[in-house]
Amino acid sequence: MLTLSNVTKIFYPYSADEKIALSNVSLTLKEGDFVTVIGSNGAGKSTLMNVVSGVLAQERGDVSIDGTIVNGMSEHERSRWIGRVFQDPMAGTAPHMTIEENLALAHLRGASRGLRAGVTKEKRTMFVEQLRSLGLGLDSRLTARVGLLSGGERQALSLLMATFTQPKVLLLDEHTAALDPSRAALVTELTDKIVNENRLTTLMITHNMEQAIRLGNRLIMMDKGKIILDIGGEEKRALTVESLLDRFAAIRGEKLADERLVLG
Ligand SMILES: Nc1ncnc2c1ncn2[C@@H]1O[C@H](COP(=O)(O)OP(=O)(O)OP(=O)(O)O)[C@@H](O)[C@H]1O
Repeated sequence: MLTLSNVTKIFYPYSADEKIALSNVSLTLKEGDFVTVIGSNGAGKSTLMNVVSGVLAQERGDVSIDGTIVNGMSEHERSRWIGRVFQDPMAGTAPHMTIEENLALAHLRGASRGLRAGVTKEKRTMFVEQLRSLGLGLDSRLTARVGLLSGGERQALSLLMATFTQPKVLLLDEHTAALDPSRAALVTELTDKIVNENRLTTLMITHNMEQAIRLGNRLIMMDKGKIILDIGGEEKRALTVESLLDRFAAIRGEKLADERLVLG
């Protein structure tokens, strides 16, 4: 479970450049909630993830994971509970290390101190099994350097590395945006499968409105540092891109010239 209570994040406070990136945001994700996050450029989506993961410290409010307030914890300390996949396929993996070495490192997350990232026979068997579930043939390339993989393969591997220790919270930051359409579709399907099979509590930022509507059990829309829409259940299943745009326009009190305003 993830809870944000009255979280405010201000860049350059008390200066002429002051920017309120998150304004008194409250949000609770129940265990297994899969929440897609949309909103125009600068709405505060990445800041929300950075505050949850500990990359940024908020000025006010609390972030808690499974009831523990994590405000004072570093990004590193939180990483045992949080899995994250970034837009850049280069960001989540170590290119000069092999697939199995990357997996061994990821496997350490959440483990007790003192354990080593070596690849034992037992671990290798587990890695092969996990890689096979991706259906990309990576299970027969354990000793290949990750830098040689395609962007889609690296994102699939990043996703596996972020999730196979069963994080309490999974953060997906436009993780399919840099891929070509067919690879993006593949990683999207893998995401859906992994998140649902493991009932992972997930926040996923996307600029693709159809993806935001189709995936997950809940959708939030952000604008100017606030959550302006929070739709779940039956209401979400009935959503269309048009109805979502209409609701955005109604809240903002303006007619949208085209959906790029929301899509960025
Ligand atoms: N490190 C920073 N320093 C100063 N201002 C920042 C910083 N990071 C974000 N901001 C500002 O905070 C606001 C929210 O930015 P954020 O990146 O969270 O938006 P976003 O919704 O993720 O946008 P996008 O869809 O363009 O990625 C923006 O006005 C942005 O310029």
